[in-house]
Amino acid sequence: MLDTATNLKSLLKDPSLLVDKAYVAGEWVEGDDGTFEVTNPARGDVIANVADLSRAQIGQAIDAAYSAQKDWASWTGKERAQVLRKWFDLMMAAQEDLGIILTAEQGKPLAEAKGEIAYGASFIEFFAEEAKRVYGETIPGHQRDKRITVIKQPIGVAASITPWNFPNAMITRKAAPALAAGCAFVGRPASETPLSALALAVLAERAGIPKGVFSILPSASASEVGKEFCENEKVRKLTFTGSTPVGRTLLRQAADQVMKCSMELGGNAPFIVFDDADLDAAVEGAIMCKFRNNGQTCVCANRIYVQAGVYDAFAEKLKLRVAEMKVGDGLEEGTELGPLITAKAVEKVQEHIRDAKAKGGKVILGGEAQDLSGTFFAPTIVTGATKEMLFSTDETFGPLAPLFRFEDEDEVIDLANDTIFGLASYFYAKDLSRVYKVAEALEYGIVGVNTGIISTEMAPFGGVKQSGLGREGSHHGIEDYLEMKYICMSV
Ligand SMILES: NC(=O)C1=CN([C@@H]2O[C@H](COP(=O)(O)OP(=O)(O)OC[C@H]3O[C@@H](n4cnc5c(N)ncnc54)[C@H](OP(=O)(O)O)[C@@H]3O)[C@@H](O)[C@H]2O)C=CC1
Ligand SMILES: O=C(O)[C@H](O)CS(=O)(=O)O
Repeated sequence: MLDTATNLKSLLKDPSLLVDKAYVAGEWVEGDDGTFEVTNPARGDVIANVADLSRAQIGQAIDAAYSAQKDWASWTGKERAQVLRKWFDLMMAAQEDLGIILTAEQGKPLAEAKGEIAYGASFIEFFAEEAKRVYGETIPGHQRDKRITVIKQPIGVAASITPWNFPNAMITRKAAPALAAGCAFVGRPASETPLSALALAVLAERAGIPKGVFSILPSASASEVGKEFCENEKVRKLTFTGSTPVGRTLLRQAADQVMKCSMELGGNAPFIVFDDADLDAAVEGAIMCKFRNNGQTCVCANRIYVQAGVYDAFAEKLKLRVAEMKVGDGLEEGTELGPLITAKAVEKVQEHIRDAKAKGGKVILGGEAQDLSGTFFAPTIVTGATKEMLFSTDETFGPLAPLFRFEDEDEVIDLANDTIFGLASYFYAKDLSRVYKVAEALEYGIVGVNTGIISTEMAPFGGVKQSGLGREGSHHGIEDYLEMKYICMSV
């Protein structure tokens, strides 16, 4: 049973990974604004009281980053790669402990948390390699006495704001390319989940990342940190993962400095099952896509469209499989679905279910908060879903699977694209011409074909429309932390 920080430390092989101070310019410091509580969503117990940094302390971290970045950028890509590789090795060696800390503060089952640690570490491994491959180019002169070369240089200080649903991977997906490029990085983790970020800082220090180059800045007040990041002229890059409304706020604030921004925002993923799909595979894909992190990911299926001819069979198969899923404390063996992050998250799922029922939807499984301590909710399936219902336009961010019936390709493509979002989409089909037509017609940054899981460091993750700006992961991911310069020389 996990109820206190002492108890949490007792679960760790390396208790020094559990830190409640902030990591500012290479030093572990208290917060000038006191502390804020971190709770275990499975029980509601306070597991830590973490340093609450003031805006002045955020500014000190930025000053240190600005000073340290110049020297860090002078290292060769290979030298930076070696430090990043060490950080990767330390993370993987501590995978169990980092997973326990993550489950304790976020709630996801330990197996899934350990999976996130490997996923987060994969970005560090990948960009350690990319650090050695930041290439320029030469361009034929436009006049006989002119020579043109193009070089790429680190943008400078990168500031990061990240959400609670992937407390490790959302930070490394930003910090890895930033550090590989020669930038300095100041990261503000979500107030619900700072412990995973601080554990990353412990390992970054051990890996030899120089003081000031990497700081983790916990705080209770998100908006004040956002304003400092956007208004401080020493910050040249803002990278944010979170909801679209907050992304809009940050873009407005960053506009005053014309600051380069990367935005990984909200989604509303369609998951389409055609009548030529392998139904069993589609059911397994829907479960992984819908219930990963208990539905609390921006790429989770939010709308499940099933072609009329296979609708009833798919609904029955899905119901039988979901009914077997075990809800419980993420630290308990066999748990597949942990708690939601807060009571507010539970209320949103309940609101979407009430709305659907009021508009003719039918709950064929679940529908109630689970009778356990903490913020648990039973995995739920609603049939008879229609575009008039809230989940058609609003991201549920919970274990609710609404099933929509459709007749043909053109109809479902129009339905799938009828949203302001454009992050991830999925469909199951076998016919090759259908696969090409539908994949090209879906207005999303990511299309999963006959798979419900698309997350990898190898691919350029990101959205179109109001799901974001820029890409994270793949060799494209480092470009967001580089400035391109050309040198025109008269010879
Ligand atoms: N595209 C993607 O990759 C992802 C998108 N999301 C989206 O985010 C939402 C769920 O995550 P959630 O954490 O609730 O999203 P929020 O946007 O509310 O919070 C994200 C982060 O932003 C901080 N924040 C909130 N308001 C401000 C502000 N005014 N200025 C600066 N920072 C601020 C939060 O701090 P604090 O928590 O302390 O308030 C948190 O660290 C969903 O809509 C989901 O789709 C989530 C993850 C990934
Ligand atoms: O925060 C999220 O939802 C992640 O971006 C989804 S993923 O990267 O794990 O696919």
